[in-house]
Amino acid sequence: KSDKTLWIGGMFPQTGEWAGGEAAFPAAIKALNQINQREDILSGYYLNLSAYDTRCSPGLGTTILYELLYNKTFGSVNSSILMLLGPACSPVSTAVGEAAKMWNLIVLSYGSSSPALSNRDRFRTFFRTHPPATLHNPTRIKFFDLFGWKRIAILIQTEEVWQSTAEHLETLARAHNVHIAVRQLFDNDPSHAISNLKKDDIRIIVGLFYEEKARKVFCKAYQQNYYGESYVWWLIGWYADNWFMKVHDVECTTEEMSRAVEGHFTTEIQMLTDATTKSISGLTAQEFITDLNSTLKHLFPTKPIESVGGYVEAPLAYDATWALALALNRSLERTNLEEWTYGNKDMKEIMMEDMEKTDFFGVSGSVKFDKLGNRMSKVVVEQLRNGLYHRLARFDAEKGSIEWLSGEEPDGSRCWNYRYNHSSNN
Ligand SMILES: CC1(C)CO[C@@H](CC(=O)O)CN1
Repeated sequence: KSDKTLWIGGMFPQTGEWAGGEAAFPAAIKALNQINQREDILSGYYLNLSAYDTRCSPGLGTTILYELLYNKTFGSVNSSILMLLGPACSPVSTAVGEAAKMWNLIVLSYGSSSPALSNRDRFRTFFRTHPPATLHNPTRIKFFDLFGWKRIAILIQTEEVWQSTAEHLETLARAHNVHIAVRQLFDNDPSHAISNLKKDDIRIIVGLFYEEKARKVFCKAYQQNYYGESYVWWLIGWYADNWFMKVHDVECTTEEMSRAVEGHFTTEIQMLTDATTKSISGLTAQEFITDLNSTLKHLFPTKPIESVGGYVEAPLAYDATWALALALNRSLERTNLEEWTYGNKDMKEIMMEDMEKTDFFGVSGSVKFDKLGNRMSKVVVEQLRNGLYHRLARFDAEKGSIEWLSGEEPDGSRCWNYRYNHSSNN
């Protein structure tokens, strides 16, 4: 199409703490190509992406932001980017998201989970298709209510994402008369924290820590004999499936670790819908994944697909690109985006309103933002049984409803109900 070009910026980390851009970038490009084929979206325009690798570094991310704002001339109708797709990593979104509002630039992240980014005063123009880590909490509370668990502990690694998630959990717990009896923080060695949980005879623990610390927690729990049928652990569900078998950094054997972790529950945000209906792109979620898999095998021939950075979050990047294009499409009906400059507050307000109107079915499910710019998603609950994770239920935080998966509805018959009932004396 001999169309005029509209530009957006992009940030996709290829290395660093979390190289989520490895799979997210190809997913975003796929969406962009499909969007530019559509006559009914941004007709008369070609949407182009100026993408950079932030290496998951806040400093580099900020430098790239200024590069995009000041130095880049796009040689098109307009040398300003209309919006920013990304960043992925929370620390980069925190730096870039706070600065961007000074240029009235809307930032749409596909990979940031930090609860701090829900602060609308600091991140006025920030949206994300990746829900905050706090989205796990309503699911946890729902289960505590369901099984009459009144006395809970939280074991927290001292990292901002986990501490702010714990604060949110406590607020919710109070509203549901669930008593957070103990909050134990640890930096590197959880031994002391665990002996305190044992001393207080805590039976239900929410563990907020990264995978590497999770191994330390359960090896210490094993050594202190703080594990087994009388304890209910609630962990993060996005660790590697065999995380507790990688004993290179703990003193326990795989057999000891397996016994310590047996029976624990996890919560994880669902990032690819189970639905078989077509998404806004015309592809079903499975068609999208099949196509992405073949692209990633080509791009990373020596890497197993699951270990490509951001593989799980790729649907969020694909849907973020669609959300961005659809919002701009709505704005085109009300204003001439070719005249966009960073000082144009009126135009920014139009684009903000149009972003807030986002409501479509994507490959990651229904895509909508709440008033804080956060995406609402479903949360999947699993339990580890004989070393394998079993999906128990899916929780819809918006409706507050639990959908039990095939035959997992608790009826007091199965062993894991024993675990529930046994611990209900708290
Ligand atoms: C589920 C996870 C792994 C949480 O961290 C996100 C990255 C971040 O918040 O920095 C990516 N998705």
